[in-house]
Amino acid sequence: MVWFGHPAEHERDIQGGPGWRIRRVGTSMGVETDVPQALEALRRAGDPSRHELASDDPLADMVGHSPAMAATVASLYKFAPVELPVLITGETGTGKEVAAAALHRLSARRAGPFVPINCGALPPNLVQSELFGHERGAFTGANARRIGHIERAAGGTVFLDEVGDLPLEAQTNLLRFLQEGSLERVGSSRPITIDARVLAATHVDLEKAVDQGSFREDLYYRLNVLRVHMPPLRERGGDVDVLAQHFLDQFREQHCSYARGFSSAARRAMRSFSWPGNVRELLNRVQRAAVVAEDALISPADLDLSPNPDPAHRSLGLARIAAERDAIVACLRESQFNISECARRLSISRVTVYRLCKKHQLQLDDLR
Ligand SMILES: Nc1ncnc2c1ncn2[C@@H]1O[C@H](COP(=O)(O)OP(=O)(O)OP(=O)(O)O)[C@@H](O)[C@H]1O
Repeated sequence: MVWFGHPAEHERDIQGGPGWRIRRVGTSMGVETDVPQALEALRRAGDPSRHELASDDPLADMVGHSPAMAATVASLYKFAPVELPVLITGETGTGKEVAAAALHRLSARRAGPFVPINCGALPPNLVQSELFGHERGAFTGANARRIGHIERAAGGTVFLDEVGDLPLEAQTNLLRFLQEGSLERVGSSRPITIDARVLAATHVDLEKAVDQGSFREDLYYRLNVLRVHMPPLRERGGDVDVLAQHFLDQFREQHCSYARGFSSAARRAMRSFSWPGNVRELLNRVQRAAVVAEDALISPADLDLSPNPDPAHRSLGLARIAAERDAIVACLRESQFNISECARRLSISRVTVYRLCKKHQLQLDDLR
């Protein structure tokens, strides 16, 4: 991963969005630029402020430098030093846990523990005890005191994946921890102060969960102060190629494979695929392809992808839906997210813009 300037010192900054701009922090002026071209120019010029991340790089696990990912990485650098919760949103498999680990490693807490918890996988009757711990004798079977995950993260960071799956009672205790920095183990009424930063992730719409009464509104506002959006793989352009080669190289470090790279048909197929399972799906398909490939170049068939990803071969219905979504996203960006302006440009009503955003699950905050 290559980055501009020295983000740790905030010497330079990047702002995402249409018509990419680079600006020096401390100035309000930005320079319109094409990010990949600017990266190349910095590389050629040997700019001493260019920060090429080495193997001890906090972002080593986060491969890709598409504009969509650069915007995400810029947020990670900005949010890492701030001792506030961060809510990481994005479809399944987009790398929310990878981003949480990067936030931890970029923060002053990097020497402390990073404790990831999948809230959706906790047995409902044990959620409180798993998160907050319990005292001996707190319930049948509690034969000894148990330290909860949040307490284990003392001095570091706790990452609550699928936070929307927490039962309401655990949400109340989490809110209290976020507000007061203290928790009570199950079976104890003595609050203990724990210094742990909370990062949370969700792939469901928490606002909807708040409307439906399954997620506390006050907790939502507490978690949603800083927000990082992981873009879906289909919006990351050439990152698909880079990630695929990275996963193949990684596979070959431990296993034998005839495959060294990808045929151009395979690259085309990967670029056109919609990747509903995102990076995780790409990883799985590349690993499978590396096993079955009988050639140095992986083919679309090895990846179990259609060799003819020409958009014309999509059903007309799917093509229409994709075109409608692309048009609305592009227009929102061109209109600087001004709904009235977007409606005017598309010759539709403001209500229709809102309806289309809802239909395509577009979150304005995330697009920004
Ligand atoms: N940018 C990336 N570079 C390299 N590997 C990545 C990247 N993003 C994700 N991965 C890999 O993809 C897989 C899925 O990532 P991760 O578990 O972080 O996704 P997630 O969004 O948290 O998924 P879920 O919503 O299912 O919890 C992991 O194996 C991870 O290492």
